[in-house]
Amino acid sequence: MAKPSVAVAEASGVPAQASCSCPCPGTTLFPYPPPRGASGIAAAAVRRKCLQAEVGGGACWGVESMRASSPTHARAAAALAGAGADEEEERAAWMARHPSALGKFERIVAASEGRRIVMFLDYDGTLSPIVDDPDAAFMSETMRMAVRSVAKHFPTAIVSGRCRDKVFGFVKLAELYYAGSHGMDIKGPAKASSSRHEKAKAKGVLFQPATASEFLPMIEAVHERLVETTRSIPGAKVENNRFCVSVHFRCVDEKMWGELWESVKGVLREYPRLRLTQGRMVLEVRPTIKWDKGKALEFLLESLGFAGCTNVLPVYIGDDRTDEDAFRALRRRGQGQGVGILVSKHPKETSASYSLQEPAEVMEFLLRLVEWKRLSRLSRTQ
Ligand SMILES: O=P(O)(O)OC[C@H]1O[C@H](O[C@H]2O[C@H](CO)[C@@H](O)[C@H](O)[C@H]2O)[C@H](O)[C@@H](O)[C@@H]1O
Repeated sequence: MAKPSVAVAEASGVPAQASCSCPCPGTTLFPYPPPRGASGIAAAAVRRKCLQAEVGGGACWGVESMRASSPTHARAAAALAGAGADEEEERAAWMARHPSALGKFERIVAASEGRRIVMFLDYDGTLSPIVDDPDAAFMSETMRMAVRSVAKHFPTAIVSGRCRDKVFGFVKLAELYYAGSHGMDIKGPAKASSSRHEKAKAKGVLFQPATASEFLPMIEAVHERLVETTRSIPGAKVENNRFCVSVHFRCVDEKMWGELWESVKGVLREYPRLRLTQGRMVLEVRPTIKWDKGKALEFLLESLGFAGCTNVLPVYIGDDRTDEDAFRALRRRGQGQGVGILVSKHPKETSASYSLQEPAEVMEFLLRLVEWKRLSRLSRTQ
């Protein structure tokens, strides 16, 4: 596979130290819980955009955006406010806009007629259930078998916020592409090789957009600083993901979220080359380079020889905010040129076209794809 030439620009977002230049209303926070219905989702979108434009805005999004990353918190608060019936309606409207990928399976495979499907899979919350301990997010053996079967028919990549080695340690399938650290560390499938030279080549990394010599020592240092400063906050967990660092607050008492946010922001002030984004109950520190899961998807398609091609149908399945970059990349390809599937039980602002509720449905979708492929091959040979 040829290594495509990819120019990596600096992210346009403000560094952690600058003041907020995003479209948020400064310290006038959106009400919490967020307004319901379409306007609520829209407000959440602005908030997310603001957050992704970095943490610059002082108290801007801090704790509130941390709450918004927890559907359970938002739902509990909405239930207290008596929003039950509204919620049903909202869910029905959302499902109409993002129908189940299982329900629309025939439509999805029909769109792949004459094209090569390339499969992109997020890990946490997509292949494995979300659990309190990030080190215990194991995928089931049946899920592993489903992914293995899919990869026999279609080029398949795992695109994760985790460090590449760690996500490989969970998935354990050498035949896949792996894009770790939110796509900043990409490696192709291991090839069987005999000589030492060949073995070294087979281990070769495809692409690392963030200069390793610059960012790896910086990430090491910031990881240490974050471990130190969050030590006094019970339940906080800092995870080194090689080109980025995750600060988990799933097990931190909500009363301490403000303190955690301030600690992280305080550390980041010393690192203008790093920025902060957010996932599911996790703050993510990463280089300011303009690279994300969407760019990783584009890079992998190009690497597979599909640059500018319409004879390919990328399918991306993910559950988190960081997967939205990939869904947007699919949308940019044009109508019908990609399939984005969000894994979520709750209505969420998303650029995905379809939805699945949980990893069990992801597995069902993968197995149906395999079966469809098997049957279509069979019918061609008859
Ligand atoms: O891109 P992904 O593969 O989805 O990785 C995103 C983050 O996933 C992990 O955290 C999430 O899953 C944990 C285990 O279920 C959960 O405890 C945590 O609250 C979630 O945010 C991973 O630990 C992070 O490093 C990844 O960035």
